[in-house]
Amino acid sequence: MPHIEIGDLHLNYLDEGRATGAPVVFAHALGSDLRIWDNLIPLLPQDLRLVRYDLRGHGRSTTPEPPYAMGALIRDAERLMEALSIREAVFVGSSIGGMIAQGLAVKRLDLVRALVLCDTAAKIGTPEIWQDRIDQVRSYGLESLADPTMKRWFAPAFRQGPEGQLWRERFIEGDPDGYAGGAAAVAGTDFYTTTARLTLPTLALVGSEDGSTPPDLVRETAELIRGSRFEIVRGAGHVPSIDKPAEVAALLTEFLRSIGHV
Ligand SMILES: O=C(O)CC1=CCC(=O)O1
Repeated sequence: MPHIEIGDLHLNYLDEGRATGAPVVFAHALGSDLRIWDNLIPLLPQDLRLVRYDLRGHGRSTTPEPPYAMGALIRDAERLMEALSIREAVFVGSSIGGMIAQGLAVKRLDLVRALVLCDTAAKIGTPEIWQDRIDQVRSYGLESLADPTMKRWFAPAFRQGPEGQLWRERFIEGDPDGYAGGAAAVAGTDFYTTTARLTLPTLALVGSEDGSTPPDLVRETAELIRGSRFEIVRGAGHVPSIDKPAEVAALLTEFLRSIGHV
């Protein structure tokens, strides 16, 4: 698997589609990895350059000692894009990935020409909620968080089916330190003021059944950004790229066309 080195950190990524195409960069949700985009990527125009990566502490990237600051996650995205000579990308972020997207756009508008914010917000949960999850993962491991997490991620029928079960297994196989590190980053992030300064084309989308960042929360963040559009993906949970990829592909492709990226 291709990777870049940032100091001691080994950041795993996939660079697909057309190498000379307009770039789209994807950042996944906490407790998952770059495979959340597996169902979506084949449905997108293949003349795009489609780059996805594993956040630090997730997938095949290495796990620095937790906790992580949101600033470090944003720097990882910056370093990856610089290493791959990517500028003016559409940055697609899911949940914590969408927080990275917001922070990156504030810091490096040269790297980001548009945002796609999937099931994310300027602030997610409270520091107390995240500290409880960090304590729980430290004491009892990721398995203890698996069932409540899958309830937030997926509607019942999908959760009980084979793909829902697969994602439960993948969640448990994750790195507890990576989860705790990322949870600390979410706990410490409140982007209301900085995100409200953004003016760039933005598509915000959310699953109607999202139990982590419900539609009203995502709408509130979308409304902070001048130039944003808000869409609800009916029947999807917290990660619509997994359970409703065709609907997400249609929205994303139409958005990319509307801004002349394809
Ligand atoms: O586990 C959750 O509640 C979902 C979530 C919040 C931040 C993130 O990336 O995933």
